[in-house]
Amino acid sequence: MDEIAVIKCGGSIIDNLSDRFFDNIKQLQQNGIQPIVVHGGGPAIQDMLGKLDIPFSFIDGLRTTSAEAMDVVEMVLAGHVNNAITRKMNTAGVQAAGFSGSDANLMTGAPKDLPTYGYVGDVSGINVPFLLQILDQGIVPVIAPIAAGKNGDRYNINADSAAGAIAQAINAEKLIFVTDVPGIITEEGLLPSATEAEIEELIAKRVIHGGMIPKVKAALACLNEDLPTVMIADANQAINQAGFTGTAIKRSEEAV
Ligand SMILES: Nc1ncnc2c1ncn2[C@@H]1O[C@H](COP(=O)(O)OP(=O)(O)O)[C@@H](O)[C@H]1O
Ligand SMILES: CC(=O)N[C@@H](CCC(=O)OP(=O)(O)O)C(=O)O
Repeated sequence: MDEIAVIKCGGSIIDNLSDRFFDNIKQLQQNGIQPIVVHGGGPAIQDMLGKLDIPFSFIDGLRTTSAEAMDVVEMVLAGHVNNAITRKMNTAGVQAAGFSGSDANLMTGAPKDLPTYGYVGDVSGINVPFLLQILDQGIVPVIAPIAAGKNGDRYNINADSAAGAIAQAINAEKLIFVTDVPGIITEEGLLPSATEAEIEELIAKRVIHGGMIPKVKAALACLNEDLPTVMIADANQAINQAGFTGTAIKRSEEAV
């Protein structure tokens, strides 16, 4: 079976994706790797909530999501952003199909802590057979991070966590968070790799802050024997045979 690469495309870069991003997807396919794209859309959600005057706050990098805000999150992610990326991929010559994570119970979830976060969810399951059927047809699934809950509820899932859960469930060989920076940057420049201990220290020193925190936490949470490294990388770089360049997150120095 072909290798699978989950690529999480951050909301920070969605409006500025260059031809390189789409060429990279094609390059992976030519290298015998089946891509799955999971996207964010934080800035677009922010804009729309602002326009509609719907309040929210962030707790530990997660957007508190009232029932009213959840309607907007779903509309923006599964409607606007998902359609836009999927269309751009097809225009660029990559056969892609967009899904809300709640379609076909592709991603199921449960509330993280309803009184504190509202409709923010944790992923509880992934419909792997459905995803494999899409991949078997040579189609790139493009997934919005909305999870189906019980009784028709739906949950807002942080896109980094959604990508990690999908990569783990489908036993992906690669997980790459592509974003608007080339990786984790410190005073010394771009870190080629970072272990859990190094990341904890950088968070404590506030070198890693803001949106980078949920990203590194999601990366650490999904590392295992089958997925020993997760990359954080610039979405618009030109990849080569070795794949994406950026910061490789590992549990420890020994991991490859
Ligand atoms: N040490 C760091 N190195 C690089 N970027 C960092 C760091 N700490 C915080 N950031 C911020 O994290 C941002 C990426 O996170 P975020 O905006 O949530 O991206 P995305 O929408 O792609 O998930 C960067 O644009 C940068 O402002
Ligand atoms: C619970 C939570 O915070 N969900 C995120 C979902 C989108 C996302 O994660 O987008 P980025 O990748 O652009 O950050 C949100 O509401 O912004």
